[in-house]
Amino acid sequence: MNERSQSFNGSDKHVQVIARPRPLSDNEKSQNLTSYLNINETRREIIVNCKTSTTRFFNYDHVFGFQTRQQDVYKVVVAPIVDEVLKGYSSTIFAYGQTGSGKTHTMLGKFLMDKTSKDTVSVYMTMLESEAGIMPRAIHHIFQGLQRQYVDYTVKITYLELYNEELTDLLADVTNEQPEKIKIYEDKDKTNTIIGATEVICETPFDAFKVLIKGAQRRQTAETLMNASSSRSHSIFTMTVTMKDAQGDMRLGKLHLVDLAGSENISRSGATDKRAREAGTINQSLLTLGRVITALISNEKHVCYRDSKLTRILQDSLCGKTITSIIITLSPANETETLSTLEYGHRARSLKIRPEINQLSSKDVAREYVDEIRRLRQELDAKREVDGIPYSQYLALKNQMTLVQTLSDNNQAKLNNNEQQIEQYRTEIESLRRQLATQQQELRLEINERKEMLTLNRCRYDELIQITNKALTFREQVVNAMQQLCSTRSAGSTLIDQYIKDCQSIGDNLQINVQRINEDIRTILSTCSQSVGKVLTISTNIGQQIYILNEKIRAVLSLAFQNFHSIFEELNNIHNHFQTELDRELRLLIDMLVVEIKNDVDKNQEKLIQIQEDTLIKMKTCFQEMLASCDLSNQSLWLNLHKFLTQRFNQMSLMQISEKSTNDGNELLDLNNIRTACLNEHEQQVFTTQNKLEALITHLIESLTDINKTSNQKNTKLQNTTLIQHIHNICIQHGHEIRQLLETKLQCIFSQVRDEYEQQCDHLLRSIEHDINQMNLILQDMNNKFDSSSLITNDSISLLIKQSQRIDVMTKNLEYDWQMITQSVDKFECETIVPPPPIAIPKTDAAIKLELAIKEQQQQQQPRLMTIDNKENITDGNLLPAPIPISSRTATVNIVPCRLKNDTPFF
Ligand SMILES: Nc1ncnc2c1ncn2[C@@H]1O[C@H](COP(=O)(O)OP(=O)(O)OP(=O)(O)O)[C@@H](O)[C@H]1O
Repeated sequence: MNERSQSFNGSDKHVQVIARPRPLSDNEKSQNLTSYLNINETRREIIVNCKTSTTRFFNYDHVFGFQTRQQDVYKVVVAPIVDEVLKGYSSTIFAYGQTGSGKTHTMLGKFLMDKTSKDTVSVYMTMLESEAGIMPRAIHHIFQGLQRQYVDYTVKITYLELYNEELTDLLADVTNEQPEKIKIYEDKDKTNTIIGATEVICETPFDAFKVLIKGAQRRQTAETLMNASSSRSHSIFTMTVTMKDAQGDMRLGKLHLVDLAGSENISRSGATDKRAREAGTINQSLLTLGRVITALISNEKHVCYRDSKLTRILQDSLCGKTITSIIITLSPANETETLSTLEYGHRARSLKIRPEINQLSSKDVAREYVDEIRRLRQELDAKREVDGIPYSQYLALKNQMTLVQTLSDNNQAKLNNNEQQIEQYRTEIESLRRQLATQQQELRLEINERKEMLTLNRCRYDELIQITNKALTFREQVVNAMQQLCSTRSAGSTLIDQYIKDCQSIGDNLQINVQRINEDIRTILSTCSQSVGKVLTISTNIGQQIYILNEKIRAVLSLAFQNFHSIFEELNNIHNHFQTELDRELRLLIDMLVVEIKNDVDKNQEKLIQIQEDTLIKMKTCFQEMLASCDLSNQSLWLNLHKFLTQRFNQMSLMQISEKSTNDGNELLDLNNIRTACLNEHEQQVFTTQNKLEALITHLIESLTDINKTSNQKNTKLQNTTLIQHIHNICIQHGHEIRQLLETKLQCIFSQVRDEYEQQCDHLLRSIEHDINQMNLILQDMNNKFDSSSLITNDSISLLIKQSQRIDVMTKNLEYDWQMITQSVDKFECETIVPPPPIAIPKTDAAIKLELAIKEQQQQQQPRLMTIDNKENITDGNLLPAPIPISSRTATVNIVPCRLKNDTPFF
């Protein structure tokens, strides 16, 4: 291989040395060991506080802390080196340190040290974010880089173990009973080639990871006193990467990850016999490594690579063409070994390197293939030599193979025949399989059914067991109780006797109480029935009182009618009196006139006789007409009034009065209207009479004037004028008197009727209120009796509730009636027309007579005094209507109509 040299970053470099101390283990902490290392990461310095000597200071390319994470170590130390490998460099990373200092932890990591790891992919997925060491992270990194940077690549992995100067292929087939020994072959140009190592080509990182796990698990480990899983071997994990970029340039990168064995000396490790030899060998290899490093540092001409297989294998890495890094792992509690390691690392740091990129031209590739073929040939030759297989045997084997081939051909025909049979068998087997599947399906169904049945039975069985358990428990409880009862029976018999006696006395008391309560209930029921009777009596009384009220209203109206009748008679008398007076006055006037006229006639005899007769006839006629008209109009007016009142009186029914007192108001309004009409009519008649008189007098005056003209007697004229004035005054005075008299009488009648009605209503209301109060008292009494009794039977309660409901209904009815009466009274009061104040007029004879007549009427119609005796009966000496049957007065108060003698309907 012709390697074209390229300067690594353009300058010489030294071997990178990184220090990584581990924290104190639990074991060390339990021994109260303390760390004698002080780490200054910034200054990349480790200070060793030596117990025996002075404090030592060591500087390295990088110094990690005790708690540095795996990914940080990879990121800082390995990732840049792997990037260089992907560019075509070869690089080697050593882990150097005493046993138990953390070499394997740093190189492989926790997971891969765990030999029970099974699922490669899942471990791979978790390794990058957990305790995975440099190796798995480097695999991942290299494949990522290759996929990103190159169009074509191949990755080959070898994994070797050096144990007792014996190389072991960790990737070899373990089933091979005689595994091939690995040899280091040195070619002409002193290049060391390892022969016999399995080179696994990996296409994916998973393949590479599998390879890593396989190798790691095969590493031989031996236990020492210092570490429970101490490794006594060196392991060399190599990844060879051939890369081809888009331009067709090819490069070769190599990464050696070397986990060295422990660097401790034999005495401290405690190894004996075989182990001692192992330990010594280990130290010899490391010693050679150290010597090689020293020789390289001091540029010695002879470098003893060949003294150990380790240095032979790593010759390329150590001679300076490779990027080399050493991670020294430090145990914080072992001063001597750690100092040795620190010094080792410090020396190695002086080792100069001049890495070169391995770029391959097509010529180089061809050459490499030629070399490869040559190497394979040499390998074959070596095999022939080593295995010593003679060529003759080879030929014999070949003949045997030919024979086997012939036999095989002969058997082929038989095989073809058998194939048909096999096909038939196959068909049969297929149908049998189908049958089997059907039967299996049926069986499965049956099994499922059975299972369900079984489950059901199990449930029932469980239930039965539970019930049985409960029964057993109960039986035990019963037995216990029985036992307790037996034990306490004798002691409790006296108590039981006493108890029975007590019970008997309580029973007697109870019986007495029950009897007493029954009596109470009976008393309450009788009281209730009495109360109900009282309520019904009161209701009857209220009905009777309503009847009495109606009767009184009727009587008042009858009195009013009689009063009106007497007033009308009085008015008739007054009118007759007025008429008589008027007649008398007129006759006197006429007589006077006749006398005077006779005197005149005597003087003018013949001429005046005719005038006198004419005048007299005219006057007579006129007065007769006037009187007739007055009489007629008055008579017709009174007749109308009388007719109206009679009609109203006959039409008036006490039913109407009781239902609505509005009618009363209307009747009184009508009466008032008639009164006004009467007054107006009379006034009109008086006015008409006056007018007619005035016209007559005017006519007389004119006649007399004519007579005067004729007689020329001035004295007679004067007398006539005085006479006329006198007549006029009489007419005015009488008309006025009559009108005032009428007004006064009518006012008296109306006020009397109203007072009477109000008195009757008040009395009735008071009696109804009294009845309601009594009913309330009875109800209260009943409630109290109810409350005092706590043992009322259900039947009694329901009966009493019914009674109470009935009483409630009756009370509501009574309240409703009372409300209606109150409304009627209010309405009557509102609608009653208040008459004007009386006018003080000197009383005439007729007025005095009228007053006397009214007094007589009032005396005849004195209000009846009603009393209520102890049995709630009302007595007033008058005929009462038949009592209202109780059965018909349960919910509402029914009014039974009846008739008086004059057939006027009333209640
Ligand atoms: N940096 C670290 N952080 C935590 N634990 C660590 C660290 N390094 C090592 N250990 C623990 O210390 C113990 C010994 O580590 P490890 O087996 O890697 O030592 P070693 O140097 O490989 O020993 P040997 O040479 O005998 O193989 C292990 O249990 C490991 O988990």
